[in-house]
Amino acid sequence: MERPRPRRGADGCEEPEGPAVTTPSALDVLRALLRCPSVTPAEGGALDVLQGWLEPAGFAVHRVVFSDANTPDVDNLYARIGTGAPHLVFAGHTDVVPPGDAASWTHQPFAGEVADGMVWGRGACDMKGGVAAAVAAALAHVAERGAAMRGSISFLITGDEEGPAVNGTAKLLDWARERGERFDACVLGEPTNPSRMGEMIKIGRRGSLTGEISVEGRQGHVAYPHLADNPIPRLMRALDALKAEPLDAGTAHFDPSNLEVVTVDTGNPSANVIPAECRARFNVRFNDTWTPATLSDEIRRRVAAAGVGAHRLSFAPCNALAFLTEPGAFTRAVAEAVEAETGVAPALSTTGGTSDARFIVRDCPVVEFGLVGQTMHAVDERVSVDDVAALQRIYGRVIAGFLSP
Ligand SMILES: N[C@@H](CCC[C@H](NC(=O)CCC(=O)O)C(=O)O)C(=O)O
Ligand SMILES: [Zn+2]
Ligand SMILES: [Zn+2]
Repeated sequence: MERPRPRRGADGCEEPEGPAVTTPSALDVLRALLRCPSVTPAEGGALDVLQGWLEPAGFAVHRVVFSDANTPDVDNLYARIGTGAPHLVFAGHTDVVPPGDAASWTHQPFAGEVADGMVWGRGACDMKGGVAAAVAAALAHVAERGAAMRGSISFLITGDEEGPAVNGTAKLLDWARERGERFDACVLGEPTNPSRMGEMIKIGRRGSLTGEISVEGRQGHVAYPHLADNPIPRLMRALDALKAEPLDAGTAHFDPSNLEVVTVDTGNPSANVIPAECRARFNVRFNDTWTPATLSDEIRRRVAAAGVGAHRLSFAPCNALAFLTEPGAFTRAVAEAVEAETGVAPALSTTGGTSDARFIVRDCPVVEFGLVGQTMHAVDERVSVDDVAALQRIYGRVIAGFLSP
């Protein structure tokens, strides 16, 4: 369902029709975004802010709300300027994780304050900063080229990345495809740099599979263990078997796959009762030597070989497969833009968590590059004001290079 929105200024307030807005800096856009409390799945005014900048500059802006069973409705934004190729799309999310205890923050999490050379607020690095830099770079490019602009620039912005990722980028891409939109390359501005700008570009991500194993025993009195059957040692054997051998040795672009046990639980409140059941949950971050099906088969095989007796093994639906954008002209172009601005040749990496790039890669090559992610999801999330400006310049170079003849 698409719904029209009023014209809004950078602060999200309704604006009268008037002369074209001036080109904002990435910092202007970022501060306006940070003032929007867009904790997933709330839009919080963040997409209105983007619309308020993009529409007056000539972008055709669409707001699309997606729904699904058992998940909240989510507002998404698609904006495009130009009708021809090449078509460069910037993707990202304006939703953020909750701030936690606001009283623990040095500056309020939704105030967008600038202090000590940093801009502070929830989402500053993950990833309102990346979105703001892309919007500012695109607006500057459009203003500079005017009618002579070649190709198209688009924005695919969701409010459902930190949440279940059901009513966000994946559906927005389906919607765009149905409208005949075709993308040639995508830049996603997640915070990819571990400690300083220029260190790392992401050209892929590992997949993520979550499973649960439950081993059955027989409940009884701890003082009469011969009358019971404790499932805990058998579950431990199963978990040992899962970790005993590496899943693989990694590949040219991926680290070895890794399984981590994240919970072990009996739900037993008593110290003198042997529990009837013991459960564990695990998550595997897997490389492109596996699919969810081959990986779950291997896990079943390992558990069966451990001889743990009666058990149940199940896997959550998996929408995060490993993917890779092969290094080539586009990854090189982004790396060169990064190096030109930062003086650092970025590593091409597939480390870290999952991202929405996994959906976009079905349509076009995707490269992720954004700010320094050291404080993402943390109290006092912040980014350097200089880094935000540098990111705008890097994106400006990418746009100019990609859209030039
Ligand atoms: N929408 C996700 C939610 C979990 C995604 C999460 N990704 C990150 O933390 C990214 C961090 C990074 O950039 O490395 C994860 O990997 O669990 C979902 O669909 O589940
Ligand atoms: Zn993010
Ligand atoms: Zn995040």
